Amino acid sequence: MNEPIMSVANVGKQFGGLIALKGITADFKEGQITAIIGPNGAGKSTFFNILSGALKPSSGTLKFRGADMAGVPQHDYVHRGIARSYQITNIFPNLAVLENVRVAAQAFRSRMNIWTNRGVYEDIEEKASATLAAVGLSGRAGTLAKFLAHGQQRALEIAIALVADPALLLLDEPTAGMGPEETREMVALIEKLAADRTILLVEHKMKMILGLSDRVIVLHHGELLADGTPEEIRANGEVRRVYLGQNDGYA
Ligand SMILES: Nc1ncnc2c1ncn2[C@@H]1O[C@H](COP(=O)(O)OP(=O)(O)OP(=O)(O)O)[C@@H](O)[C@H]1O
Repeated sequence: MNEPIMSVANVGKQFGGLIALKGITADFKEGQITAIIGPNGAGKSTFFNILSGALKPSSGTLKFRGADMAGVPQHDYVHRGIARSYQITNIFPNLAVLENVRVAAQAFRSRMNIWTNRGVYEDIEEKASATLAAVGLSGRAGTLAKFLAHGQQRALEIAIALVADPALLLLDEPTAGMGPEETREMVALIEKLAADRTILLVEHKMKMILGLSDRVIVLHHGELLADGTPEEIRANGEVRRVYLGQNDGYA
């Protein structure tokens, strides 16, 4: 359980003259919830995009289950077991909730196998229903996605990522724009999903992160400022200094 599922070594990213990430080295342990946090502009999104294959690093290496990902195109990440959710809504608003998941399941399956038959379609239906149940949306299966509450839309996006049965699920600010109640529900969902897979998330809400995560990585000015358990991060004076004055409930 404690082998790294993903590891980065000396990862850097430059955008023209701007250094967004500098020499990040970290291992992500199988079965853990790891949060990436840091103040605005710290490099969180850049790091997340590198981990999910959306960006290639300018330097350093990214390995998934020991395999170097340098030459792997992003669309192959999902077939290797890495799926991500998006901060920007990725759902079809005028399709029913179940249809959204079914389309995603079908797209995933048809890329895996061009030969489709009735049995496969039944599998897809079952997969879509089971995935919806996993995120607690079975009761809204027939509702058009646009009529879901914000928190339920975010859960639907996670369902879309889950149809690939990823071993590693990357969540981009899963509680963005949520109030306390929706945040609590999303935290409960993440904890439930973490029973079967490794989760890595980017977040802003420090207090929530310290309660949810097994491990926290703090970025600051593109560098790794701290990497440890929530207790270690809470006790870290440098992290406190960086967050001082930010009214996000760090306590
Ligand atoms: N595509 C890009 N082109 C040029 N500069 C970029 C690009 N993406 C990010 N940057 C810069 O890289 C730095 C890190 O940005 P990044 O978005 O990774 O930080 P962040 O920690 O996610 O910030 P936020 O919390 O505000 O989303 C910033 O200075 C940003 O302006």
